[in-house]
Amino acid sequence: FHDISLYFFLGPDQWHKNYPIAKGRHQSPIEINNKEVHYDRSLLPWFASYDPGAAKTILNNGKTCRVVFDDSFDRSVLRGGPLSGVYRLRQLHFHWGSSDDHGSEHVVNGVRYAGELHLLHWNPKYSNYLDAVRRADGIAVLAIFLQVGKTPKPEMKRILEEINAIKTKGKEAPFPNFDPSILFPKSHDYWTYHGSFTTPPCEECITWIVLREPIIVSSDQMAKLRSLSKNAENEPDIPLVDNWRPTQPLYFRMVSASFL
Ligand SMILES: NS(=O)(=O)c1ccc(C(=O)NCc2cc(F)ccc2F)cc1
Ligand SMILES: [Zn+2]
Repeated sequence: FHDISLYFFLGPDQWHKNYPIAKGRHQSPIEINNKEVHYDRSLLPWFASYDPGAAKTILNNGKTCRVVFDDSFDRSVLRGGPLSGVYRLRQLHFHWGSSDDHGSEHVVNGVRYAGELHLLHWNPKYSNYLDAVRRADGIAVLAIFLQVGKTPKPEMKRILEEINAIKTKGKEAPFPNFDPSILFPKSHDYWTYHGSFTTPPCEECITWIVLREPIIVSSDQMAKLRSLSKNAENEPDIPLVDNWRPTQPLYFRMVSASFL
């Protein structure tokens, strides 16, 4: 099938049948273990310069909740860190579990977070997104862990308020004037490594920038994400939960840290 949402139905261990790269040597997500991480003091800080006017719509595509941005020019960009040049913000989306004790894709020293926010950027030195996904330096994803706590980040409210408008697969709503950098944690400390999409086609085109500091969300906010459905409006309800891929082998990759 080319309806990728069926792949979570099939289970990640079946993806390689249609996408052999799913068994590749640079797959994501991974477990980040302190004992295998190398502090790289040459790593630069990363910077996001986002234009709130680039935000367009929020949608439920049956496998996640996604906010889409205008990426027709260098309007909202990520630069610095491990990256050379600017990368254009194209979309952000989430991964979450069926309960607060799991849901993130990356795992840090055995710790699973309740969820993970991915901000996806592509390298405009390639002619378009589809071309960039075929290149090792084509994509950069900024990953931010969602941790359940008592004092949730008020900036998450805007996204979660829209959830009611996109309950079922295929639903989309306007989402104007939104600067996703308001979601960033205080610290910009990060780990970085070369990996892949965590869903089919699992292309190994991503420079991952995983922030060490999680953002705090409430249990109610996580429950809001879990109120989304995988199915379309007139179909039996299937809760959209556990849209995370298990961690993949690191093989001969190095995970670099921007902090000691
Ligand atoms: N979770 S993640 O951040 O790793 C991730 C980000 C984006 C995509 C994606 O764009 N899929 C669709 C897609 C992929 C292609 F490779 C080509 C086209 C296309 F629409 C998949 C996974
Ligand atoms: Zn993702």
